[in-house]
Amino acid sequence: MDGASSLWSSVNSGIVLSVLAVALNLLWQSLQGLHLQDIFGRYARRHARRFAAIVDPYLTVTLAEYDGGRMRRSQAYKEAQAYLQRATRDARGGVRHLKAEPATKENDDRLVVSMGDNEEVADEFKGATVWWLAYSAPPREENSPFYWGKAARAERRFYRLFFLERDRDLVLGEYLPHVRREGRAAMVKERQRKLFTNISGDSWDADGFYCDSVWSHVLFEHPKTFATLAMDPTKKREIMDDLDAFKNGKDYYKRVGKAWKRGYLLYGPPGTGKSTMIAAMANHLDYDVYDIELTSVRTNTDLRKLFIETTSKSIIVIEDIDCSLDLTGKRKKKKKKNKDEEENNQNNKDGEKKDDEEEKDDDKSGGSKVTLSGVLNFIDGLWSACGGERIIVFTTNHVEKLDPALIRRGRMDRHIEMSYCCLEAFKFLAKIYLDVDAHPLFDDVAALLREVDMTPADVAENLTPKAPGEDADSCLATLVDALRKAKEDALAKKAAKGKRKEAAADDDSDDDDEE
Ligand SMILES: Nc1ncnc2c1ncn2[C@@H]1O[C@H](COP(=O)(O)OP(=O)(O)OP(=O)(O)O)[C@@H](O)[C@H]1O
Ligand SMILES: [Mg+2]
Repeated sequence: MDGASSLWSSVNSGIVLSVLAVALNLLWQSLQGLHLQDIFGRYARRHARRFAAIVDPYLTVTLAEYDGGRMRRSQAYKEAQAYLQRATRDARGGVRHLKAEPATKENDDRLVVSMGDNEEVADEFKGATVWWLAYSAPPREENSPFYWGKAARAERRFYRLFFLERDRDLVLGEYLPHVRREGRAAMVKERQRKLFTNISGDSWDADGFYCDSVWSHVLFEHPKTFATLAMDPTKKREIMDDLDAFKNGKDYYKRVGKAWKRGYLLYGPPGTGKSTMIAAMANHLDYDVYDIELTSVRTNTDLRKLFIETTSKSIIVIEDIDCSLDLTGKRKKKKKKNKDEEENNQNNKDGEKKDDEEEKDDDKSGGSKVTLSGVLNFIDGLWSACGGERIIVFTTNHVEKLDPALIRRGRMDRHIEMSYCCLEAFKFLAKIYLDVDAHPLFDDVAALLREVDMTPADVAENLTPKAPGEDADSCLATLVDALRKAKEDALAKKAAKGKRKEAAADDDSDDDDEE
């Protein structure tokens, strides 16, 4: 009898539990359909979820701001944060305690809101509902083995994602990648571009945490765009199309099996706009700029390290490559040395002299031991393919001095000559600087520009009003004067050169007579 009653009661309690489970499940489904958060507010929603979890347990995924005790902020955390900023903004009645921080962009008065601690926000994805909880843990104890660096001493922040077990595949397989993608896109939209340099600075990252990076940076705020860069319009269009093709060429580069990078060589006299062109490129592509001071790089290994620490969507610049290092000389010397060695190493004295010269060379390059082969490897060695989407730009005033291997197609894919100001470029600058399309002095300027070379930098300087009363007339007159003076100087120089040549020829004939 006892056994029968206990069996009866266990059957009974089983039925009761099953009915309760079904009821709760039904209740949960209907509450979801009723947009609960609008009706009962966030408390009811949170408790309903917990209640429902009894019959349909939920799983969690936690994202820590600093995972694995590393010094760097976790990329996944940053992406989730950017994604949730939008979800938080859109969640009406969901989140009650928001955190507000100034937007990272300069001159942006908006506040970026994110979830406060212990706040939850719900999100929908392909018919499934998930919840994100923000929470933080106190800083590590001072005697903890992880208590090192500013990051470890700060409050530790986390996001925890809750989802129903039945949505496991959807969340892990599709939703989380979706969050990362969207978060990344939001970050790119909000990001401030940076100008990096390898000349040692402080070692604190953008968030104020210590990092052992080889780069230091400032915000990139150069205002130059292609719209204000004076050059032949066809050439300019070609360059812009080339850059666009590169930026959108991920699939193309993959298909043809090439690393997603492109090299530009900008050459021309000083003041013709090479550095300005780099700024216009960065603004056009919305890329960061890494400016490498090659003489501060001690070895080829350091150069590789610099490269590995650049991010994609960036322009890596080496200005005045011919002055940075005596790359050409080293290569020639090496060739010569090999030849000498082949000749049975006969003359030891010569060898000593060569070593002395090389040492002198090292002194010239500030003790840097970066070699041509190091730079070639940096441009298109195996390492150069890591990460992708990088543009490498070299500038030089003396293209003829560079080693052909350095600038061959494939390394420097596009050679762009920046030259003296032509009529088209002058008209363009006059429009930008003075807002004039035509002027009686234009003919004089055109005639003079055909006779003398003046850089866009000098033309721009002459067209810049220097005092309150100056206008287009006076600025153009100043430019005409400057061009005339340049013409006179050029003529005087030519005459002096002619005289020197004549004198030299006379000397030669006197010598011949004497002989
Ligand atoms: N093509 C151009 N269009 C508009 N402005 C220009 C142009 N070229 C030069 N300038 C102006 O001249 C100044 C100097 O130019 P920039 O520094 O780009 O010359 P550069 O070719 O890099 O010279 P260097 O070889 O000495 O480094 C810039 O401030 C820029 O405003
Ligand atoms: Mg320059």
